[in-house]
Amino acid sequence: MILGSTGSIGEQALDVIRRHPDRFEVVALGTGRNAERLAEQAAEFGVEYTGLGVDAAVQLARDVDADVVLNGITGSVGLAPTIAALEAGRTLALANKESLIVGGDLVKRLAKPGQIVPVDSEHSALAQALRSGAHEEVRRLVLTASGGPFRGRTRDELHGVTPQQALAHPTWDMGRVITTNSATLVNKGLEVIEAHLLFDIPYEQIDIVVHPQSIVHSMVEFIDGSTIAQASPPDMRLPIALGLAWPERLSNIGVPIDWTKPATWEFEPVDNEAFPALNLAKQVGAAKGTFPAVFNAANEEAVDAFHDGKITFTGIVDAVREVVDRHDAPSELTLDTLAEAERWARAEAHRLFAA
Ligand SMILES: NC(=O)C1=CN([C@@H]2O[C@H](COP(=O)(O)OP(=O)(O)OC[C@H]3O[C@@H](n4cnc5c(N)ncnc54)[C@H](OP(=O)(O)O)[C@@H]3O)[C@@H](O)[C@H]2O)C=CC1
Ligand SMILES: CC(=O)[C@@H](O)[C@H](O)COP(=O)(O)O
Ligand SMILES: [Mn+2]
Repeated sequence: MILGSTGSIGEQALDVIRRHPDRFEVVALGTGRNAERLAEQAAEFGVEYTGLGVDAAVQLARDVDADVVLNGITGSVGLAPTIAALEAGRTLALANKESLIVGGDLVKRLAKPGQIVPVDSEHSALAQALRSGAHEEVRRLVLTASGGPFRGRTRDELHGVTPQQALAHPTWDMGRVITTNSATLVNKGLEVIEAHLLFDIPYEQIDIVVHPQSIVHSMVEFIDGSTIAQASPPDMRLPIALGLAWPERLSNIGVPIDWTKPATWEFEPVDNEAFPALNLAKQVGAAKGTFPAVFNAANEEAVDAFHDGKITFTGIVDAVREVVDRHDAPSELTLDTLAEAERWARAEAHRLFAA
């Protein structure tokens, strides 16, 4: 089952399935509003169950018998389908990182060991590298970041950048929200929280390194000083195929690295002054509870406001920080307190944009 089938992840997942018609059967497709493309996909793959909107996604995840649900919806709206898939006992191939980050311990408590298979490229890389050793042998996780289209710029140089420039990702072709998040490094901040939740590694043992080529997708350092890296040219079909077939590897998915050509792979530290999102994300991740949900909700609203010309590029993370700073966390994390915190964060962000 593919949720978010008309998006970047969804279309690439269908391409993986096109290459392995005997391995997969698509039993359901869900998407937001694009009914025309959904109908074309359903016709091509002979899919009986389809639906538009998040309520339909929840119903599909809960009621249609599927071995694997790929959640490729964008944004925290993906939380309810994630919960539905986990409650129904299905394997969840998770591209929608927001649902894990926002749901935090609520989602973790629902998931049985191995029930969530990461699709995000860094976390797929980590899952692959972690096959090399036991949990207690891991010293740290090192996530790679492309650095986005504004790598190397100072904070002052980031003020006037345009939405069009922010959407020109150097290495990946993705949806609008995640591409903007890559430009601010909010994406990498979300991914640190995602790694912590998926692999139970403390924040102090998760590092980020900028790697502009996006060929090394992440690394695990072990206690004996060995580092295992996963490398492949940037193509989401590889982690998507692993997400669908885990732990099996499928043939005819990615093009391997061409070792006959000279190549340079660079690694450099993050400029935390120009890109303050990463440290802010680590703070909200460590604060737990409703803080990651507030961070994400404020960011979703700020990304829209930036694209609507209401705030500047650097205004995105400034707004997120202000909303996070004003958040008065409830004493308990429940679906109700979570929903209320998200509503509050979105309203608070809009108050800031209007000021
Ligand atoms: N693209 C990539 O390479 C990567 C993406 N991810 C993550 O995967 C997720 C999807 O990203 P991406 O594919 O780029 O995003 P896109 O914007 O390309 O696609 C989003 C999909 O979600 C659907 N959708 C949006 N709102 C709803 C809703 N309310 N109910 C049901 N479906 C909805 C859209 O439907 P419609 O088209 O009808 O609006 C579309 O099919 C995100 O969480 C992202 O962070 C992670 C790693 C890499
Ligand atoms: C492909 C993928 O997994 C994205 O999340 C990617 O990592 C974005 O690139 P950045 O490293 O620029 O955030
Ligand atoms: Mn990623």
